[in-house]
Amino acid sequence: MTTIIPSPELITSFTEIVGPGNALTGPSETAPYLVESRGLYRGTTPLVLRPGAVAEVSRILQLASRTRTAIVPQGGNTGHVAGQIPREGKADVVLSLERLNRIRDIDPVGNVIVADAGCILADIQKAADDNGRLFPLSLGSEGSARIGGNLSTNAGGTAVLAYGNMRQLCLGLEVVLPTGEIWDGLRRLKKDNTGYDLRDLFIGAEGTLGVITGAVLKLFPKPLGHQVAFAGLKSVEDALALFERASSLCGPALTGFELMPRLGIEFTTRHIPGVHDPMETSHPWYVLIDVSTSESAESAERIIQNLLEAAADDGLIENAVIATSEAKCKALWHMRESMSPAQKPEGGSIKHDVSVPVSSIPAFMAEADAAVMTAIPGARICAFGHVGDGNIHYNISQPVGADKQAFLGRWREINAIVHAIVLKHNGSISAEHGIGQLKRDELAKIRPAIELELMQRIKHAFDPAGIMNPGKVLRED
Ligand SMILES: O=C(O)CC[C@@H](O)C(=O)O
Ligand SMILES: [Zn+2]
Repeated sequence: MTTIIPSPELITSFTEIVGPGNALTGPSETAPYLVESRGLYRGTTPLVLRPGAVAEVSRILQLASRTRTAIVPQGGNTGHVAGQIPREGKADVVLSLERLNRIRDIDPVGNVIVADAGCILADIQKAADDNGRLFPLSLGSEGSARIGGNLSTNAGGTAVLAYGNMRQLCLGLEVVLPTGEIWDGLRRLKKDNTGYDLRDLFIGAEGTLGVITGAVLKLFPKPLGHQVAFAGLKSVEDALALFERASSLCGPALTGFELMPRLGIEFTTRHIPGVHDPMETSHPWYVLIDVSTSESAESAERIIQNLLEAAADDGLIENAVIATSEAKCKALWHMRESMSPAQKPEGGSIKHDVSVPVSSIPAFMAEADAAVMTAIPGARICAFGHVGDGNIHYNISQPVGADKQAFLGRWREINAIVHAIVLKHNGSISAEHGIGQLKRDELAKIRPAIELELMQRIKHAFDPAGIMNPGKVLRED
């Protein structure tokens, strides 16, 4: 699609839909919508629209498709791959969902919550909790991420092991199509085999097929027992052996199993206020084990005790602590969730969000470490993450004293090295953050031609004018 700069008349027409207070044009007003947290992408826009009703989204898209105006949907702007950022040097209009933030209904019998796409994830969690239920999606940015973005990227996070990712947590969607038509797919059914699953096409599509405006999300019983342990280990192999043990001994009670390296503990304790190393001893690797049960608080305690005793007997752990209160559980999780922000003060960090089959993690890590250290001697590898899902954030901090920009300039080169090893192990180059702009060209290289062709045909069927988030996920034709 060619870029059309909206004329003053067109900007006026868009403005009339949302009202002048919700059509932002000045550089200082639009600036927060144009950069992402990693600072890798900076977009341009003539206009940010903040509709307050689904009907307004519909009118915006009608006008956009008539005038061939590119639209970039944006939620909390917490995405890691710049899918939510308008293209640089183009005139994409940003459509912020932030004012569509109403919880429409909670049904504790049917175990669902129906909400606008602009609801903040933490508000959904709180609403569920207030009604004696759990909404399990949990991520570091949950205080600002919005569920439309979580759906559009099929967000994962720390509870996927037990509850699945956003795709598994969604029963129905409401979507405004590029034509402005509203698809009401807000079904609450666990069973519905009536034709193609349109919902699953929009989840993970990163706003390239339409704008998600509402969703039916699944709720779960609130666990009665909850316990967190933190164990120090000598190797990634032992972490995997411990995971196998934990899966058998804890069964469905195992709700989190996260890996952290010693370097990550050093970064968090150095830079994140209030984070302390819970152990006096130091270990090459750590795992955080989260157990939740529908029985008593003691049952979670017992399960985790049994696991740690069995693991110690087998020599799988060097040391371990069990949280003595819910506040201590939160503190351990806070340390884990601070891994990413704690890397920032250490200079540049080249990131990878990869997955491999769980049993291949040790081999992948060993090969990637060797290749990265050859390419960048002195690199500080801080690989952590959702090891139980096979998802590692294989992040690399710059060597001490290195030039940040020169280091970051090697981003693509290092990605190519690490991703080649991921692919050799039949893994994925984007486990939970999506493709956006960052991995678009790489996707085009790694997916078979037939898959890319099918994706292009789907895109064309939904959005023949190419106005929906162009240049994201797929190359523009
Ligand atoms: O910054 C990262 O690489 C990962 C962020 C996030 O997905 C996490 O698991 O902490
Ligand atoms: Zn993650």
